[in-house]
Amino acid sequence: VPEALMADDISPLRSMGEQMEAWVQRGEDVPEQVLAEIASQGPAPAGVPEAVWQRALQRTRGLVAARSGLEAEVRAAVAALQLLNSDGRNAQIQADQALVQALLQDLLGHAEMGAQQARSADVYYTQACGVRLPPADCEHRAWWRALRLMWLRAEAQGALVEAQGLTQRAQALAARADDALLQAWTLSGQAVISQALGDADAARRIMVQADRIARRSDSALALVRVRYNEARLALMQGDDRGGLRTMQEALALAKPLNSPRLDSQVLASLSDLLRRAGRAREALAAVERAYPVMKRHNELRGQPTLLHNGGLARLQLGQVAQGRSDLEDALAMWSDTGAKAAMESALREDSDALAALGDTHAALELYHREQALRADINKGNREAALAQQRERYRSEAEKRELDLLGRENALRASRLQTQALLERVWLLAAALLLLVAGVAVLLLKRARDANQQLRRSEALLKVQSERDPLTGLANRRHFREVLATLESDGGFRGALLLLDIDHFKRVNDDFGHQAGDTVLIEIAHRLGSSVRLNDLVCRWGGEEFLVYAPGLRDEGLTALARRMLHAVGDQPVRLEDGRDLTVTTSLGYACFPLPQHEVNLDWDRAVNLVDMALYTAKSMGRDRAVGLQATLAEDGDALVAMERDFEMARLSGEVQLRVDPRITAPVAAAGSGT
Ligand SMILES: Nc1nc2c(ncn2[C@@H]2O[C@H](COP(=O)(O)OP(=O)(O)OP(=O)(O)O)[C@@H](O)[C@H]2O)c(=O)[nH]1
Repeated sequence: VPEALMADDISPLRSMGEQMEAWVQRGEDVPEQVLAEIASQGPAPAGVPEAVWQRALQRTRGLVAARSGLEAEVRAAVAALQLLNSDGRNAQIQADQALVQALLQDLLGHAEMGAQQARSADVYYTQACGVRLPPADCEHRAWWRALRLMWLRAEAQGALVEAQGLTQRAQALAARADDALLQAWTLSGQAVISQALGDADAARRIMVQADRIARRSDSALALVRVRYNEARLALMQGDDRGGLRTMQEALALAKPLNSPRLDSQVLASLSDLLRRAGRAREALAAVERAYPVMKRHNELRGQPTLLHNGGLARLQLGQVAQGRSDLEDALAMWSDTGAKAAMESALREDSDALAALGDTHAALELYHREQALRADINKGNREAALAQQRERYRSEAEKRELDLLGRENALRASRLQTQALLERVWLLAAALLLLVAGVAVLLLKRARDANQQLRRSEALLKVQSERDPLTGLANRRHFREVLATLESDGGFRGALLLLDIDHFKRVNDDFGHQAGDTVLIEIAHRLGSSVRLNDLVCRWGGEEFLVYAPGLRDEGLTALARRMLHAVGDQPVRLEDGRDLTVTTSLGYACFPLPQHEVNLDWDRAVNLVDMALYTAKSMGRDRAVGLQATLAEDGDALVAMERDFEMARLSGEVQLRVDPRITAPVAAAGSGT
């Protein structure tokens, strides 16, 4: 819709609409003349877009031609509209085409085909013009005509609720367009439908409203339409006389309009009312006035009704042959157009009329035709119902199948969803498990590392606590521990050798503390190499070493003592600065329990005794071993006394010693006695 058409100034479009409507109305009576006028039109008047103008012209041309059954002209108009619809997507043009064809089919008596076309026009108009606010170039009258065809068809088929709904839509459309004629026309039609639905109050109320609108408008046509429907309403309410009177009023109101076509429509109804009222002559006159008009305009829908009314009137007037012929013609026409319902009721009336004339044979024949037709209609209805049912069943089955399919799909989807969810849960669980396992492994590794570290520290601590850091020998503490475990109830057993490096202080003094350390380390190494595997060498003090040699006694023990003297003294110690330094050691030793009385001693007393022997070795000139061979002491106290004055004990012979100086020359003889 061009924007300009939405603006305020829509008066050129309005007047164009009115001009088109005037042509449609005049076309009812003089179609050729109007068609010629339309064909001679030039370009669009000011304010109207050319496309809108051309479309309106072709639509009007189509409507006029359709209303007079000018099929070739209708086809030409439809084709012209098609040309205007260049992209094939203009819904208004498609609607116009459908409407033109709907009107033609309706006129030719093909009511259902006409209604179908009207329905399709309605769909297109809805699409093009919207439901709430039609654009200014939307021709409401065209849309309204489609709705009217639809409601008339629904009404004829007894679908009254549907018909009512359609009149309501048509009424809303007319009201929105502020079109008094169409409002009055629609409302009066709606009143008739309300009456048919059994709502007499509503029918009256609506008819009053229609009448008011028609009176207020300056449209004579509106008054005719309302009066016409008022007459129908009166008849339905059983007021035949009122109906007849009102229909005559309608005819009178139509007179100044000077439209034979409009007159013919009123006359068709009037002829029926007059005949029923027994006024056959007037009825026939009405038919004779209306019939040529309908014939000229190819109104195949109205003609048989008129012929039928006329025929019955003639029978009443005694013009039997002509009457019969008219009735036959009407039946043939209905038969041609397939208007079975109209034909059925006509056959009944015709049969009754002939029976009244005494022609029972003909009456019976018509009766049989009516029966056959009714059977045919019923059969058709049954088939239609069956088809409808089948269609419903099919669509329901389809729906069920679709439903099932949908459910199956939903089930499958939810199953897939569940599966995916499960997979995710499993994955998560696995990831969690892996994480936990990883953490556990990490923790375990850490614990193991910590444990190892601890064990290493422990081992180091143990070593540190057991070893002398300088020499790597067992320290005094460890030695004590070992000897304490060996001590049995019978006292300490085994050999002890105590060594003290001679004049060690001088080493430190003359060569430095570092040299002293080197000497200590080297001596420790030499002592360790001199003993047996299961002997224990310990750094007892600064330059003192204590050796425990289990199970060694007599000569074996003396040999060890001497080996040690040589190990220390025979080879000089090489200092870090390359100088060689000769050191010697003194040594005291003994094997416990001491002979002869073998008095039980604990181990530190044993060490004290060995220390005495060492002291003796020092005092005798150093670089020698002094062994405690035997003692006369009989008990512990005697031993304590001996310890207290060892020198005395030695000299008195209470203790026997063996002295072995280190022999620097090749060993010739062992020991030198006491
Ligand atoms: N370099 C060094 N010297 C030490 C160590 N422990 C003790 N000493 C020293 O050893 C010396 C021991 O001297 P003393 O007890 O007088 O005895 P000595 O000089 O060996 O004389 P005698 O034993 O009588 O032959 C002291 O000077 C201590 O300082 C040590 O680990 N390293």
